Amino acid sequence: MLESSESGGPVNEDLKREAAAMALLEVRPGMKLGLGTGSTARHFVDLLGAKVAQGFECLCVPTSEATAAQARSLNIPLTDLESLPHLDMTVDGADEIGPGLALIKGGGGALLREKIVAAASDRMVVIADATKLVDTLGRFPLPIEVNPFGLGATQIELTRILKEFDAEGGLSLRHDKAGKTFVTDGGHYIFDASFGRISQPKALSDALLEVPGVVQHGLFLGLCKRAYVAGADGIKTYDA
Ligand SMILES: O=C(CO)[C@H](O)[C@H](O)COP(=O)(O)O
Repeated sequence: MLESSESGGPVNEDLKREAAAMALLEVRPGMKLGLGTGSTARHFVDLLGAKVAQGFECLCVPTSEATAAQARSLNIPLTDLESLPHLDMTVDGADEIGPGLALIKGGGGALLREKIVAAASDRMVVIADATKLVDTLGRFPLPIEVNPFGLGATQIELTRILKEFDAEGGLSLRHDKAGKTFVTDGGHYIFDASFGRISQPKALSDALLEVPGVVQHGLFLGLCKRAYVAGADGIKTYDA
């Protein structure tokens, strides 16, 4: 049942949960699943936890310590990619969903593990509310995960790449709520790069990965196979 926001429309959390419920319909007994990170993925994990409480069997790999903690609290069986290197499906959120289901991810700082887990899966399914749909990627700042070693040198290279790709804004090192440098689960830092518009995602991806200090970036190209996007007018399914 949808609650109403002050404007009378459905509130976002309900939309996220509806998208999560659609993804849950794809889950079959015995499946090996990747569990995404963020507020939308959190709904999926909650719903999966309710199924597990009723005896549903699955085995899951979390994409962050936060998701692992949530899944553990719901008694969802967990393992890692060392023991289970191949998964049937990963369900995750996204910061932007562009043409061809190209994504920007990493707003929650879990992009590296999210990409590793998605790449190890037969199928990546994204769940989101309709605010995440864009015609061109880049309005959301692109997260770039970097090794803390040589941070200054990496920043100079990234600044050069931003210029080469006509970025509208600059780079900023991510901080946590306490004002400290944000550290990922893998012990890395994140630069958020304000492109405004990314007209050549593949070329940008290649350029970023050539920088030695770059561990990974939040462009997910060719990974997402389906997106369930919930809006005020219902849920739409997009296939790559
Ligand atoms: O990539 C992510 C975390 O690294 C998230 O999936 C992304 O930030 C979307 O989060 P939310 O569902 O809270 O909007």
